[in-house]
Amino acid sequence: MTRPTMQTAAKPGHPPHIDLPAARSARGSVALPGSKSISNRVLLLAALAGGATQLEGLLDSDDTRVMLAALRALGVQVVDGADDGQAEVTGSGRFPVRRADLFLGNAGTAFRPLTAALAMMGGDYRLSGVPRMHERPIGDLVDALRMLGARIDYEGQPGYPPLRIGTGRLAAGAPVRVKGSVSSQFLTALLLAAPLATAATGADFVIDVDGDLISKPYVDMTLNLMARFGVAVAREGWRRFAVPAGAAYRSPGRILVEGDASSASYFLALGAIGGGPVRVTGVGRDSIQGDVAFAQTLQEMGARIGYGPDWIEASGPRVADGGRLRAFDADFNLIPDAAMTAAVLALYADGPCRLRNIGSWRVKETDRIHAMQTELQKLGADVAATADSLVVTPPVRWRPAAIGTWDDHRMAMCFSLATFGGVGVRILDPGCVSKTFPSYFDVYAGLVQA
Ligand SMILES: O=C(O)C1=C[C@@H](OP(=O)(O)O)[C@@H](O)[C@H](O)C1
Ligand SMILES: C=C(OP(=O)(O)O)C(=O)O
Repeated sequence: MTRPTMQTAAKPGHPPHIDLPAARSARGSVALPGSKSISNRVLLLAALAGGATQLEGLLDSDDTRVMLAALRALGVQVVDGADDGQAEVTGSGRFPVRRADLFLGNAGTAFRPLTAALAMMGGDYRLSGVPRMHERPIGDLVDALRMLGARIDYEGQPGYPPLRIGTGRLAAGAPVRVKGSVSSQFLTALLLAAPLATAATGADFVIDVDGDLISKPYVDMTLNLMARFGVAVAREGWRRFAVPAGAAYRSPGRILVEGDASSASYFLALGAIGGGPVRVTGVGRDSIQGDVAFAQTLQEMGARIGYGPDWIEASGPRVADGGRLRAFDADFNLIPDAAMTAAVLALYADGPCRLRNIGSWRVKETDRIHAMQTELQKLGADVAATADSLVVTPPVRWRPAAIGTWDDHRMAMCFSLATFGGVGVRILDPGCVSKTFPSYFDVYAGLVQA
């Protein structure tokens, strides 16, 4: 089992903390940065597709930078566009460079899919990340790839990065089985790399999911984007996925990356507790991101939500003036990232709130159940945790607090919402937001009034 990452020193070049004053209201509009999950998927898909793909609206953050650097190191031609978020990626179906040492930070969306793609392609590769990445499990994916005939060795602790990948003998045979109870990214990784498996074996590539699958909307996103690159996956519910022999990615020409729905959750939450309206643009009713469902969670808590094709807007009670959100007891398995936002909003509820089925929190950027419990308690909340749930009872008396962020961007972002309880909040190591949203605190400051 992994250990919680302790509070780390501030990121070099970033302040050790940021002091957020007590807030009373929030309103305004935010153009969202690109979706991390879509950006890293389309970068890889474009690199594996024949032809040039114009990508627009890409996220620029730690997670996408490590993906871009890895693709360049693998010989993929990437030309940055004149405007922010633009790139042209020219793929050839395979990576031209067959030997590389790749550093992938703490980006699950880079590490897991690249492991599958490189293991299926063969070569001589080393994949590593930050210390926490080496505590995040990858054994279920490695087991599945070994079943296919791939050669992967653990450099340190079995089941965890760093990995060494060699050239295996991929063979058609029984379906590859993968567990999906620890992370859906293992199934996503196999799916994204599937055309490489069919090219190596000449046969259909069939994946069976062994047991429960978490975070399902991310798999739907994977299938949706694969289809835009010309590969249709046949499926039997959530149990079996099949990619036909001969499947190959084709560039769709141009892809526009949606705004990040997980990042949207913080601003919609601000609208819900600070009067609002707060509008996010870049994501809307037709999004392929599961985290847009967080807007419904807000509605159930008593917020008013409006949607357009590419915007969402939230307004609600001013909790600083005594308004309250409705307490909730909900299963958050489908939206594990936005669920952290709900955990902090529980501070403003009219009773105890329960978040169920969030066991995956334990193996993300930090042990998020432990970190969330520790930091919510500092503000005066009573918090009970189990292996896969949290019960948050709002504070009777709020206490000013210095919030540890555990090198977890979402801890930093969601605790900025704790400023409506009448006390100021200090966020330690705010620079950790660079994983997905480097300018987060500037955008926050533009929406919130004291
Ligand atoms: O596939 C993806 O893009 C992601 C899947 C989720 O992870 P798990 O499947 O590990 O829950 C999510 O938490 C992560 O931020 C992004
Ligand atoms: C879990 C997350 O990231 P990763 O893609 O590294 O799994 C996250 O962004 O909340």
